[in-house]
Amino acid sequence: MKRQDYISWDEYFMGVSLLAAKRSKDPNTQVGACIVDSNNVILSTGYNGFPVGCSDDNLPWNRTGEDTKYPYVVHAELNAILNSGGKSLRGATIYVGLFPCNECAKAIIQSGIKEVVYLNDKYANEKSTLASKRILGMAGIKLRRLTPREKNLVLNFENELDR
Ligand SMILES: O=c1[nH]c(=O)n([C@H]2C[C@H](O)[C@@H](COP(=O)(O)O)O2)cc1CO
Ligand SMILES: [Zn+2]
Repeated sequence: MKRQDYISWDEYFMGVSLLAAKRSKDPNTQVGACIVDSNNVILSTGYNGFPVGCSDDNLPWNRTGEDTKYPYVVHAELNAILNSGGKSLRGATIYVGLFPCNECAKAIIQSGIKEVVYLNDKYANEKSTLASKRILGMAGIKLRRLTPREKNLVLNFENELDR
């Protein structure tokens, strides 16, 4: 009989997005994204970080004050779209830890992505999130908040070692 405790597609792709987020250097919010086609093939991934060639050590990670991260950081969703290397994203689904902002929503719509699956909506009351929901709704993009069956998905490297 086949294994019964395998993970669902939703858990797999959101898991990949959460794993990508582990690469983020942002001390406050780590976001990951995973773009998948209608055949459940991963097309691209991304996480929030500074542009290529712009050192994590020479730009600020501050949220407030004179010099903040906000003008410099590339959002996870945009990075995933840009990382897709020219592949068509028409009809694809994007899995993201955090609900996309309005700037990412514009890129999502223009790239032809048709569904956004997310976990966290902690900035639901921000103008950027309200604007995002407005245009995503107008563009007919499906929005789905994932309620995972399992709270934890553990990756155990040690179990894979030959001993
Ligand atoms: O959709 C998003 N995708 C995304 O990658 N981000 C990134 C930008 C910042 O690095 C971080 C948000 O930082 P903070 O929560 O400290 O304001 O998350 C932020 C949003 C906003 O919703
Ligand atoms: Zn964004």
